[in-house]
Amino acid sequence: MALSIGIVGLPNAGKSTLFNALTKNDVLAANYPFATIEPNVGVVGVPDSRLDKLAEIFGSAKILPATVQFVDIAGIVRGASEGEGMGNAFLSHIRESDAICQVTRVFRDEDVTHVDGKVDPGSDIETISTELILADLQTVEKAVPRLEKESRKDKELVAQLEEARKAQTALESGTGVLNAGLDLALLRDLHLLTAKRFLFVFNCDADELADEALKQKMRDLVAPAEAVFLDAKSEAELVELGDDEEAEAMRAEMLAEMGVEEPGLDALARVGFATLGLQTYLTAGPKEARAWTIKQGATAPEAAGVIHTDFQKGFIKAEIVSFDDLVAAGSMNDAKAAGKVRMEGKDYVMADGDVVEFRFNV
Ligand SMILES: Nc1ncnc2c1ncn2[C@@H]1O[C@H](COP(=O)(O)OP(=O)(O)OP(=O)(O)O)[C@@H](O)[C@H]1O
Repeated sequence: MALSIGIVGLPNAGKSTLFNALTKNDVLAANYPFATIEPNVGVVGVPDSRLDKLAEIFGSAKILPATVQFVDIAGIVRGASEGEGMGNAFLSHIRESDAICQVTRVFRDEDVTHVDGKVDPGSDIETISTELILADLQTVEKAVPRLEKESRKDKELVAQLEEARKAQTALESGTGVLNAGLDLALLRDLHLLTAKRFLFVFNCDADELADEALKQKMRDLVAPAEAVFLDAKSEAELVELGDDEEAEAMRAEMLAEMGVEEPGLDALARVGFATLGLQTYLTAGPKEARAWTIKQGATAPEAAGVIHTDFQKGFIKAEIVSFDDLVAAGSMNDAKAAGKVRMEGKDYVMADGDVVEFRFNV
């Protein structure tokens, strides 16, 4: 289950800078893989220090983190739905994404032009949100006549048609689909952008990152959606440093100077996971230490199914120790001796950071 996040924003908001930082981010640990599928699609390993620890305990040869796929698209301008700027056809590249990350410029550098002549995060968010609503409206306006025709023959489509009509009404009134109280399952085939969850990246300069009052204002703008604050340009520089010890020390120093505890990219991956209601569980052995992505609330057999459908079908039980207990014990055997390793059955609801071995029948 690769989580996919589409990046949107005005031109010059810092999307490509952020995307480049994300996709070159194989320095956080040489083991975190990164692959470019297409020039604008990057798969990024979610940094997870627990994996390093597991690899140490189990002598794992490889570390395989959970992954997030980021899709970068061109900037959207006001009027894109009517063909302004580069239009909005390229929004189709993010129709399949699980979530949308809106990058908003807060940094004030006068050398970087702003399409509207001034830096105003609230107004920029409004512009992008409006264009996404208009893009969805175009999709729905095409779908409704098609569904009207098809539902005459196929009665199962009647419910979809009704819901598409309701979505049209909501979009016409300027409301995104996610919060319009609609049955999203019936609208799934339309891949509407405003049916997705949103998170917001505020691209700040160093002073702004330290300005708690400003950050609170930005949070209030987008609540209940999550806000991540980072300086895309500095993040890109951090990533360029390399991954030797000296670079590591320099990175720590730069982060301290920026007054932040974790690199913004880590925060983005973490918040992206949370926004989608995802969590990870862990497996480890001599071959690899690995993080697997599951929905919060997933049961043990569902978690097993992420590794292989056979694991789910033939699920017997799961041997589970929580990461913290395992680390405290120092080894699997010591954790067992301390009574920290549990046998869980098919109703067990997974917790984040469970270290698991599944027993199954094939
Ligand atoms: N936090 C920041 N502080 C200062 N300058 C920044 C910051 N983030 C990005 N920039 C600069 O802003 C400019 C625009 O950034 P970038 O090209 O990433 O924007 P974009 O959103 O991808 O634009 P487009 O949609 O036109 O491709 C670049 O020169 C970049 O170095």
